[in-house]
Amino acid sequence: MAAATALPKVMGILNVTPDSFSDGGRFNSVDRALQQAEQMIADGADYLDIGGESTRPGADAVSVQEEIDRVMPVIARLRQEFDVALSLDTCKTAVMAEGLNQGIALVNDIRALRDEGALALLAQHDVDVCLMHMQGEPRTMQHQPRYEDVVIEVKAFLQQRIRACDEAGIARERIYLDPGFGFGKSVRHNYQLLQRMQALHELQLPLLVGVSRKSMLGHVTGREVEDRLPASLAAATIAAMKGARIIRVHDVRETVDAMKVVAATLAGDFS
Ligand SMILES: Nc1nc2[nH]c(S[C@@H](C(=O)O)c3ccccc3)nc2c(=O)[nH]1
Repeated sequence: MAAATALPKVMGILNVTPDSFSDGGRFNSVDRALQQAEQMIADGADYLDIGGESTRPGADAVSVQEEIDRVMPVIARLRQEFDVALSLDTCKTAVMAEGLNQGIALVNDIRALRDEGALALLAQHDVDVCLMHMQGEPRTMQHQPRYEDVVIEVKAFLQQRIRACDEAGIARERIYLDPGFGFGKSVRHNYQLLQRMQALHELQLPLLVGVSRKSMLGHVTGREVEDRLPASLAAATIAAMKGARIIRVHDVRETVDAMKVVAATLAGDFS
């Protein structure tokens, strides 16, 4: 697989959950979400990732209707007012169906299309999909994460989900893979995944990575979530140098600059 020399894409996180862990829920109104969206687009976001259910470890589940009520008004306004590609961060088939009707470009599913009917639904559309690894469920995934070899097991899970997509008739060209930093992993597991991320290239599909402001960064820097920009940029740069194609972040402007340095380095030149 050719080494990535193109500019890694930046996906801006637009949390519309009341308890989103780093925005403190200040964007739980449509207008404020639109303000943040406008800023991220101006800052160079290639995607906006809209999520209506906080996946914070220990978070309570949110009903289908509640999730739809949170995200669809934002998606509708974004589609009316902007031209940016929209990603829907959900693991519920019914929420995906609503989002697909609204013209999202990518389904970002932290459960890798394991919900009943999700594979069949995606087979009826041609949007892209991100398959992410998670061990266990958000409520309990951080209690006791255990692996023989986290990289081998994450790769095996993603391979199994790719096969499920093949069988459902979802073309490989539509698929992104994501190791799922922070989803059923200890700090050590997360850094082993970042260190050996290039092993996932054996699956020959582009990687999407989300490390922005996560606790794995807090553990090594001692910084609180709102003070993890330098660490987030370091992790994004490492992932992009290791071939990640899309980086999911809170801080779009700063990450876009870091990705330009990565692209120039991987190409040994700049445009
Ligand atoms: N594809 C993809 N989607 C994602 N959605 C999220 S939720 C995340 C957060 O940023 O809030 C989070 C994860 C774990 C703990 C707290 C917060 N993380 C990802 C990711 O790593 N990859």
